[in-house]
Amino acid sequence: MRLRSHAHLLESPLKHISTHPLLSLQWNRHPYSTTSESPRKEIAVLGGGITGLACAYYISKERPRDNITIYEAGPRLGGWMHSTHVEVPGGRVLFEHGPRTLRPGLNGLVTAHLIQELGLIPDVIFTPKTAASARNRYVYYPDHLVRMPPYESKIELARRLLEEPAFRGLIWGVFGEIFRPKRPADLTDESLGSFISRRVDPRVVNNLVSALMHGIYAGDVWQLSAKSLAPMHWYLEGKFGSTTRGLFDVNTTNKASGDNPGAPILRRDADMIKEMVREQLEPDFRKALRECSVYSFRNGIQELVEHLAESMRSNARISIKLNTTVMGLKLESKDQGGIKVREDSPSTKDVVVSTLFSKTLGNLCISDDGKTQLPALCKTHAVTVMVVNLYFTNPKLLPVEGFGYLIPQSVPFAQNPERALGVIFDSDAMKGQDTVDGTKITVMLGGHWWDGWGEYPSEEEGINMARSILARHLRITESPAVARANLHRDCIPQYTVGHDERMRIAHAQLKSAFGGRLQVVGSSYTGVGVNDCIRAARDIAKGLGENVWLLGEARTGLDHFLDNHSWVLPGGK
Ligand SMILES: C=Cc1c2[nH]c(c1C)Cc1[nH]c(c(CCC(=O)O)c1C)Cc1[nH]c(c(C)c1CCC(=O)O)Cc1[nH]c(c(C)c1C=C)C2
Repeated sequence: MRLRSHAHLLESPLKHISTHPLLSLQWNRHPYSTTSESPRKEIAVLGGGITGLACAYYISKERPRDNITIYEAGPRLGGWMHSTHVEVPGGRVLFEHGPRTLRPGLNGLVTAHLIQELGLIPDVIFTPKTAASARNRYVYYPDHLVRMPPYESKIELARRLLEEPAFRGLIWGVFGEIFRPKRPADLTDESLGSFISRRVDPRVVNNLVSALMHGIYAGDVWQLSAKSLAPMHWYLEGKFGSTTRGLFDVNTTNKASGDNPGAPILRRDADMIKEMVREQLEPDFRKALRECSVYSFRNGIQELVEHLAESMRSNARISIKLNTTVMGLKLESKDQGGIKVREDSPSTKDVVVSTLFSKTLGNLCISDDGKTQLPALCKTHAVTVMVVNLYFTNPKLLPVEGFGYLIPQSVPFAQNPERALGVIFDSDAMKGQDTVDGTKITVMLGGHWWDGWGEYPSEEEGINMARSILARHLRITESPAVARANLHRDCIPQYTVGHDERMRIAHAQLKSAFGGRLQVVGSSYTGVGVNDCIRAARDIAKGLGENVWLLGEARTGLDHFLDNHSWVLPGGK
């Protein structure tokens, strides 16, 4: 890694401002306004994961004249997006140690454009919607695999809904939703578990929704926030008294005004879509995205990180500091000056964009009395996940072809004493990354089950736990040719009940303590997926490009939590 000298960063940016010829004209109005002649800004991005890299990429596009420094505490970029090639008998296979696939969709639009801009399209591999792994998704309940809808026929649907214990409560729960009473007016948030229990049935929560929450948040459905995780359903209940009635009303109104049917979306999402459609995707790529369930890259998801990093290294205005821990952040003065970044060689920046876990950031911002200036950010909890990758030479080990299965919270302890969250059939889910046949499986352990644990299983223990899960659930008793376990501490922030309100408070605290000099983005705030993080990075860069880092109208990255979610119909009304 080439590291450039950062001696120039130690100078205060005020030094340049004070010698600037336009100073007398501009200073009183917009101390940080940017014209083509204004001094270069110094921008720090904390964290070299996908959000940090995407932030630096988009900020450099918005503000090509400014200097950007990325601070990464570890020795490599990419955070927990990490793919490795492993030698196995007869060839090599790819192990994904974190997220493994990308999904087309709303925030996925931004990722797709990024991939195109980075010239990465030739490396993309797609899993079509018609593939077995896209159609066959399972839940393990209570002691066997249950395939999730859609099914091939209505008869099969009826049979499974009636016979499988996993679906108990679903039919009458869904039909009855329309008749359930509206939530009390003073209820400002509740757990997703409680929301769906109220509106549908608690069995649906325990047997199905909890499994889904394991697959996305590795989290506890009884703690995650309904308002944050199911904002549209929350909104529809509030406005129409029932989600079903709300969707029906919205669609009738839409049809009457000649618009396509569909669900309401957030105004900021509608604006983003309008913006993105102006920037065209290559037609073949767009078509492949439309027809795929998920996609990745020939050499794994890490390719995205590597290409982003490459584009940073070729940009003389961007420096990357690896193995550099930021130990503190301090505003130099309320109305002028910058924000001091304390590390081995401290420097002053005009703006710091933090992509760190919010609690880590809160602990960096300590006032003179020794307390954090951002207490709301310190309240976020994150779960720890162990990812166990296994490769077996036998290509015919799996009892079914599919994506894999998720394990709901209601599975009896005897069936899941290891507290696994789910199992992914990698060799089915993403083809074209290995040079040899075999069966590749990932077992995910821990998440909320490990909350409060002071110690976690060792790698060896994790591998043994994964093997006993596979033996019990799938009757796989063969020894893997290769097994790896990686523990990801605090890797998935949990949007627990009250997240929305905490983010509003955090916005006020950031604004008051840093006046817009410190902005936040990443998985602690607006979505834990790769697509969410890339989209949020683009949003924050657009904010900086719009020249709003003026002290009077300081942005924080959490500004949209204030607008209390304005919704629009698919037609844009
Ligand atoms: C590696 C652990 C992760 C778990 N959840 C996430 C990660 C990175 C984040 C996540 N996973 C999914 C979504 C939904 C939206 C999306 O981007 O697809 C999010 C935000 C869905 C998902 N869950 C699993 C997979 C393979 C996918 C597709 C996306 C991806 O490749 O990450 C499986 C899975 N993830 C977790 C568990 C416990 C699990 C179990 C089988 C936790």
